[in-house]
Amino acid sequence: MNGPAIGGRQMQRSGQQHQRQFSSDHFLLDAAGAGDSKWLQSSSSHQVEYSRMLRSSQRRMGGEFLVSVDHPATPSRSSSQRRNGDDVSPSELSPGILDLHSLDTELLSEISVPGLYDSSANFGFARGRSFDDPEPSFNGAKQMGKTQAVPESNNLLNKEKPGSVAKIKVVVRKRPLNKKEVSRKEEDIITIEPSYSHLTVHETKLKVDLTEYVEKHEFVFDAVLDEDVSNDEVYRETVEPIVPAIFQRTKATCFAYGQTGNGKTYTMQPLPLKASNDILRLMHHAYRNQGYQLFVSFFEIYGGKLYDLLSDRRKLCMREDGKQQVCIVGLQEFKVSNVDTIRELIEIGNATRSTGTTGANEESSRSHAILQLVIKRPVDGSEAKPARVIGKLSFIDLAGSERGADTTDNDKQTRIEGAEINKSLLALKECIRALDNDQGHIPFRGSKLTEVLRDSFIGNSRTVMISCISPNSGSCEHTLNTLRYADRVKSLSKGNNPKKDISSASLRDSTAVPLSSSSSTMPSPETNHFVANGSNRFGWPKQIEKETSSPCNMERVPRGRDEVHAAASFANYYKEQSSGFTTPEDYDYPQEAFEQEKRSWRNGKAETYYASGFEDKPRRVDAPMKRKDVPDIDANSMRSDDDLSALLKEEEDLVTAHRKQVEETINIVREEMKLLDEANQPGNQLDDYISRLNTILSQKAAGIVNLQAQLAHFQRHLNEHNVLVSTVGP
Ligand SMILES: Nc1ncnc2c1ncn2[C@@H]1O[C@H](COP(=O)(O)OP(=O)(O)OP(=O)(O)O)[C@@H](O)[C@H]1O
Repeated sequence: MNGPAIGGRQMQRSGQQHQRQFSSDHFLLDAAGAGDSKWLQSSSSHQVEYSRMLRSSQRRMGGEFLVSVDHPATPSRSSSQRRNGDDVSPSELSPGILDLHSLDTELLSEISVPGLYDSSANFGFARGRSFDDPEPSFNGAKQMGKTQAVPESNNLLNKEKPGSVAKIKVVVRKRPLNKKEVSRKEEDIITIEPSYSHLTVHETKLKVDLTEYVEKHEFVFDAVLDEDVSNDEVYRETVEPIVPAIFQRTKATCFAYGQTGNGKTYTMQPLPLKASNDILRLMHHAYRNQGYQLFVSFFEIYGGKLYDLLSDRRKLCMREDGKQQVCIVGLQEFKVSNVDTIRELIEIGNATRSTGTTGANEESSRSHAILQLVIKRPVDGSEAKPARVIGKLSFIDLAGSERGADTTDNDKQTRIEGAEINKSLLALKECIRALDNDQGHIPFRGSKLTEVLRDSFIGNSRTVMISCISPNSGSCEHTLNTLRYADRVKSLSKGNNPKKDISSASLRDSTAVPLSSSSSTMPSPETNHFVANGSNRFGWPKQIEKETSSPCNMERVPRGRDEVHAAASFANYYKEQSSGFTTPEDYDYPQEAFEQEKRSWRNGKAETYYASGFEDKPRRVDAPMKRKDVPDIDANSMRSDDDLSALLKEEEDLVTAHRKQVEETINIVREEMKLLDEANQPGNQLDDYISRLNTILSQKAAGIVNLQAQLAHFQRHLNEHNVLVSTVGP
């Protein structure tokens, strides 16, 4: 049975032809090791042997692009059928290209997790060795001449209790200037104070009189990572702290956000592998006898549709069960027990992903790629029954965001992609915002991306957002947009949730500094929060003034009507479903925890309902919803219609106010432009212009004198009238 091609697809767009291929040295296959791995059942019970897939990949490496992958439980679809649009129309299907270019060598290098786990050698794991292999455990400690009573995986557990990790963490990563930017002599306009998680954008602006000045925009995030920070450090700062949490019924999500070409893929690609390494360590040491299993799946959302990246981009369909649990029907999940297998799967998925060319990135990801690591435990230790989900870690490499204005050189397809991407990014922001405000209604239905991620965001969840920015002056506006997006997410995370970390309030300040007088605008000692540290490229000491601003003191981004509707409709749906009741037996949940949760229901905590979302009980996803399946919803987690109306009203008012402000600004700018235009008319010297203005002014002054005379005249008449009235009588 011939399956479709995994890779080697071509893209033709606006006459551009683009193709990337696997390079054999990027694709390390271990046929012997492959036998260790099992291709396990997915939600729709596809049974496929992983070793067959690897054989297919090997054939492709040998130069064949069309390969066979057997799908015994799947209808046969040849590659030609797919090309003919048998299951996906050509317009829906991006002719994706092999994308190993950006699979940087970090993926292929020896996996080491410094810090909490010094290296794989510490546990005596050789590459390619299964974690199930006997004996390797603590040889490393001996090798290092240390005696370790507690495995490092336990140290990790002790160090990073799930509750100690902020619910939302926002990290910014700046990439270095690329060759093109250097050749254009573009300036690096971002200065970073890593120890203060502080970042400044120096935006050069022009005044009306064409003099230059620099406006400083300052931001503080949970962490800011400079261009020389390695991917290992990025992992340590972002994902490593949340790994233990996924053994504690947490669903965690890490995603990269930013303009196209800013390093999202570069940042995201190594993370799942590093995380898998840590997860497997914990599974095989701290949780050795718990029977946990690790599963990997990898899919993409392109044009609002889902495609399995580990199953030849087969089209998937998303369903929800009665508990609003997301189920992706047909998604292949691999049971994995060693890092090399995961590496291979990631490479296959990356190679299959839809990419294209944008103005800013020749190899731009045009889809959202979602890689999920799921920890499960078999029910009653039986492999026959579907295993239960313990925790999940999702990695999302978002498609690049682009402004419509930047896509003028692209074709219609790219612009449609861009619109779809922007819509989902906006929806994602709205969901994070709503979640972090502990709002009862979350507008998940705003996009396919947020629908799919619904169960990763609710309940006991952790979210890490990595905002990727470029340093060049030409991208200043984009950079500010990205940082404002991140700032908004961060500021909201300081909302009314007492668990949130309040130590690093988000700051933002814009300071205009004329280029010519930069030295005179040094902050006063009282306002200095940082010690001077050299000077930056603008010749100023790297001394930064900052002003604390309330998290609320930030720009409100007007929201579209669609999202308001989405929020409302989800709230209604939510309400409709809220009459059911759940019992502890419905969940794989300790009684003690259930009782604790029950107490918090009474205390009015919205989290109660969500905590139940961890169950992955076997059920027909399309079966009619039973009342028993419907989760109980805390009254406080559900907003009344009045609350909702008030919220909508507030949003509308904000939008109106914002629009008014924008209109006013536009009018002022128009006026200034008009004046400038007049001044620039041929033959209109500035002196003439000023003298004309003076004439107008003197005419106005004469007019005022005239008005004053008329006023005096009227006053006289009034006095005469009053005299007459007092003499003659009324
Ligand atoms: N921190 C970094 N250090 C070195 N090179 C980087 C860094 N970040 C990105 N790059 C390089 O910049 C280029 C673009 O990066 P990447 O493809 O990751 O961008 P992207 O944000 O994923 O773009 P898109 O959204 O269009 O997919 C790549 O060649 C990548 O290797």
